[in-house]
Amino acid sequence: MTTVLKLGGSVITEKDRPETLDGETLAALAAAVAAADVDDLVIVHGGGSFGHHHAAEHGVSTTEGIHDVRGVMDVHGAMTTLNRFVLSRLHAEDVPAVPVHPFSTAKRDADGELTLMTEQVATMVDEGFVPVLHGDGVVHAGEGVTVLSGDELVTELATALDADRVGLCSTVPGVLDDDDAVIPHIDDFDAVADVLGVSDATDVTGGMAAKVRELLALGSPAYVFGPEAVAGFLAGDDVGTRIG
Ligand SMILES: Nc1ncnc2c1ncn2[C@@H]1O[C@H](COP(=O)(O)OP(=O)(O)OP(=O)(O)O)[C@@H](O)[C@H]1O
Ligand SMILES: C=C(C)CCOP(=O)(O)O
Repeated sequence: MTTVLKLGGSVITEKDRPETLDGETLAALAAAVAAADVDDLVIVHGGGSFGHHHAAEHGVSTTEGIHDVRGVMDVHGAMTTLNRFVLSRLHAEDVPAVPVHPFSTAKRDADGELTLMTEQVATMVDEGFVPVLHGDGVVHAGEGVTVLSGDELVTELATALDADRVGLCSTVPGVLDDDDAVIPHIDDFDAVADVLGVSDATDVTGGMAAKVRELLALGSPAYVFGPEAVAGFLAGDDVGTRIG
């Protein structure tokens, strides 16, 4: 049984303060992962105040690229720094986490179509490791480098690894309706499009609307939930909002 879990950047960082970790929440999430009885786990984390801040500063998005290597390294460097923090908190809980940097293992063609190497991720899992990928820059034909979101990585990995469970842990307890109540199930984008917004913080990859769109395209159910529900998700419970 393969599980893909994304730790939202807005959960593990202070999203409105550049390059600031939310160490307490990250440590709690690492403890929940360590305590879970999950065979095959792949973790992806988002950018939060590490990636999005630099991406916005350099004017790079998922479709608008840059060739300036300093900008590329600002975005990629901030994300590898955040990845180090995530790995070290997981190691502190004895989770056998290993890094995978998508900048070196992915590309987009001129139509924006993503190709991501996943065979090494599958082998890491087979050998008992927990690969930890992250939102990153990605080389993009005709654009230089664009942004690759953790949400897009989640859907690519879930498909390639034939994942049984997919979860996105964000700051919210699920996708919320107009009255801020959790919507238990979404299977149609248009039915909820009016309540889906962008992120409250600096975010170049589209906030909740982009997440729901990505997850609906997956073809198998996925969950959006808050940090308090990670243990329940890993235990196989129906948590937050089920999408698809
Ligand atoms: N209908 C909605 N329900 C829930 N959250 C919503 C809704 N509309 C907009 N949002 C916003 O979407 C945010 C989640 O998206 P965001 O991209 O910030 O999350 P993340 O994946 O945790 O972070 P990152 O993109 O840095 O990895 C919420 O914090 C909230 O501000
Ligand atoms: C901004 C960068 C580099 C990563 C974006 O990943 P996300 O936070 O999962 O959308």
